[in-house]
Amino acid sequence: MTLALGCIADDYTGASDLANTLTKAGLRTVQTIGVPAGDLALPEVDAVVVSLKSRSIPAGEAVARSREAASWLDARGAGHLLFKVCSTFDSTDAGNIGPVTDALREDAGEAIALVTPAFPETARTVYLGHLFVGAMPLAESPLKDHPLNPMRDSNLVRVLARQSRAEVGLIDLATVAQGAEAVSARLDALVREGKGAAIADAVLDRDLAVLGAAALTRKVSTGASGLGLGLARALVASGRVAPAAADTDLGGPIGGPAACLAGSCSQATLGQIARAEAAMPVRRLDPARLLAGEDEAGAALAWAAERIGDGPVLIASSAGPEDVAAVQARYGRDAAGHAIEDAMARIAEGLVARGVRRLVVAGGETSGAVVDRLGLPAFRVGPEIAAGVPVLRTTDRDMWLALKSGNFGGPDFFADALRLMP
Ligand SMILES: Nc1ncnc2c1ncn2[C@@H]1O[C@H](COP(=O)(O)OP(=O)(O)O)[C@@H](O)[C@H]1O
Ligand SMILES: O=C(O)[C@@H](O)C(=O)COP(=O)(O)O
Repeated sequence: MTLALGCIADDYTGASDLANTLTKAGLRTVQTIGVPAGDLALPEVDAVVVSLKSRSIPAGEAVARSREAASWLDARGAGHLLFKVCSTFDSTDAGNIGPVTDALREDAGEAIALVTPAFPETARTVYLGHLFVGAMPLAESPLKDHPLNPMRDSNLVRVLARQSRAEVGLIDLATVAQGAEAVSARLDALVREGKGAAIADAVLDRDLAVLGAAALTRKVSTGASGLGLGLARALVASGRVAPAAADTDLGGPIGGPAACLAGSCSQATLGQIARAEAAMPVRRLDPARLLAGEDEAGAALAWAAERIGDGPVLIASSAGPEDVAAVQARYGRDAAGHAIEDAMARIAEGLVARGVRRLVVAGGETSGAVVDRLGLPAFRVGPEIAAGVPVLRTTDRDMWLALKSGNFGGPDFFADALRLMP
């Protein structure tokens, strides 16, 4: 098997977002969890998305895991490597977007990598290097209060430069408007200026097609699903991939109990939880009790066990910025995050032990903790619930999952998801 596109995603929700985008664009795509075994038998596919949980770990570890994934993809002949990062550029000054991009680019022998988190379908646009979330600059959007990586600078040239060894340049919208050759020429000029990465502007899907075509002339790029879309379109346009219809036969209904877990504290998820209260029983975890060593997970599981026979339930740790800040001030940001993720993973494991085979998880790190605990190796990509969120079917057992990026989905996301998971 020779892959047209190899992808390394820095979290699991981001990976399913990308797998969804590539599938919709006509690429036969599989999402693996972690770096697969060397001898993993794959169906005939155009793209593999290797999901890592590397967004919020020390930069050295993120680089090592990404390199391991890159070697696996290279060994399968991947024509181009896309490092999938968040469309809101979630990272800190310590990394990991810069260090991983530097490492993958250097390993591939490339002088420069094109970088863009633009994803217009979900209202992420980049203009003169500044990232907008809807109508708001990144640093004024709810992402300024993210529990793990608060984004307080909208200028991505600056953000990336602070975490990269490479100098960072800009490919502005005026250049993108002139087409792929102009973008390639700009990349060459930036290399001559000593730059090793270039933030690229993009406002519309047509800009992504231009960036995808330019990125494809080099071996490595970094971006969100928007760049994935651009690369997929360029692969199809160049004849390297014959577009395939999405695989609609993922297996029959599974039925049985269903549950939702939310660990995201994004504004979108907080609204979706409030809406779900009208549709299903909702249990809110008390992070302070959990962090004080009380068995909140066990109590939530006992609560769920009494109800899952009657319909779906939702268990959430999610809280607004002030409550999150109070918990973090007392227990530390990473310790609080990990303890809550671990509780969510234990709850998921308990729910599955009680027969749940339809599981919706909100939050990238939360999804990573849950999927790792359940030991799921890979997913096939099903229909789209909302922009950036597909239904997933596990490859090794009968189970439906939806892994939702905190920020994605409409107001009734949980009910919308369960409708597509029969
Ligand atoms: N009430 C809370 N207080 C503090 N941290 C929390 C709370 N609820 C969840 N968290 C943590 O916040 C982080 C949310 O990240 P994530 O799951 O990736 O969501 P998103 O997709 O919105 O980024 C996780 O580490 C989670 O454990
Ligand atoms: O690109 C995106 O916005 C998503 O695919 C993504 O990476 C989501 O991350 P979380 O919000 O942490 O789930």
